[in-house]
Amino acid sequence: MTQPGNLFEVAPPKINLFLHVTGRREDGYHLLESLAVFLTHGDRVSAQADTAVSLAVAGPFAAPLQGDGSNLVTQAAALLQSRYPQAAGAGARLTLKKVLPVASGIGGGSADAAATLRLLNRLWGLGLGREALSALGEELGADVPVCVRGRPALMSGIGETLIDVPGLPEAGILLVNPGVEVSTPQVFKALGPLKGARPVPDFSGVSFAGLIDGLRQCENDLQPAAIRLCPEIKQVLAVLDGLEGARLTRMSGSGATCFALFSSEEEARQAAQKIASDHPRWWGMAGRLDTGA
Ligand SMILES: C[C@@](CO)(OP(=O)(O)O)[C@H](O)COP(=O)(O)OP(=O)(O)OC[C@H]1O[C@@H](n2ccc(N)nc2=O)[C@H](O)[C@@H]1O
Ligand SMILES: Nc1ncnc2c1ncn2[C@@H]1O[C@H](COP(=O)(O)OP(=O)(O)O)[C@@H](O)[C@H]1O
Repeated sequence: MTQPGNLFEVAPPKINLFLHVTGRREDGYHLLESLAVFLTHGDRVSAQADTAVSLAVAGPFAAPLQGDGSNLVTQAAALLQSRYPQAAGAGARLTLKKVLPVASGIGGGSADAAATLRLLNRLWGLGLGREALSALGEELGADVPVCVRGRPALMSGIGETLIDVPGLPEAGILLVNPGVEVSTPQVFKALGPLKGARPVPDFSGVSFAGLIDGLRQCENDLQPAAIRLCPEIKQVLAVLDGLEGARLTRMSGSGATCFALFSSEEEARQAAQKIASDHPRWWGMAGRLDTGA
């Protein structure tokens, strides 16, 4: 039986397989259309009941977050306590194992916030469903709702409107980041004229070949602006394009992490080994697409 001290949630990276910027709201937020998917592994948030909320950050990317009182994990805990003061426990001793690079277009912070909402919902026995947690997540960031659900979804609005995309095929994914943080607001600021809404294929139930063909009809509108701010992205994309078995390469979110899609996890892992030996300063992670099945 799981003891309360052992409670944890995985916070997998979010990958935007395409991202179209379709408009701009009056408050400056941009309207998007994006297919978001997840890997099966990533950061990890664990919790033990305690008399106050505390957070310890460990792992290879803990350093950029040390001493930062505004960690999205503690923000998520504070939000739950403020909304459910009677039901929420007095506190929790939280641990974040940070393996995903920070400010890198794969929503690591959003994934951590989402994992914390799911985790404390269990630890404190709040009994909230995914929709309620997702609505709370909106208050923490545009990407948090999709991370709360953690399964393939077509995102629209600024990320709050989510439609499940069931039946995606098995696929291997390699993520590569050149080790440069890219600020999401800066990328949106650097966008040129908006391309607007475009027809998007139906990805439900497609084969792997169908997924690749469909994605080729789409793009990441943030990629040119991110490359202007971080030219290393272009080099990463060129290297990914040259990998054996890479069927589609693109930047995720606002960058700088780029991905390559493979027909199997094994091919993605072999490609990751090549990147690790050719570009030891780059960060890489290989895995398989979580189809949500
Ligand atoms: C671009 C995306 C695509 O999935 O991913 P990342 O690159 O962050 O992974 C997301 O929309 C990022 O979501 P998130 O990182 O939660 O953004 P927020 O914290 O809510 O917003 C940070 C800032 O980015 C800009 N922003 C964000 C989202 C959006 N739809 N339009 C925007 O213009 C705004 O300037 C906002 O103040
Ligand atoms: N747990 C966290 N993990 C990552 N970033 C965090 C976290 N908490 C707060 N942040 C802040 O959120 C910002 C966005 O981080 P992140 O979610 O990693 O970006 P992106 O969505 O571009 O991958 C960072 O600048 C960082 O300072």
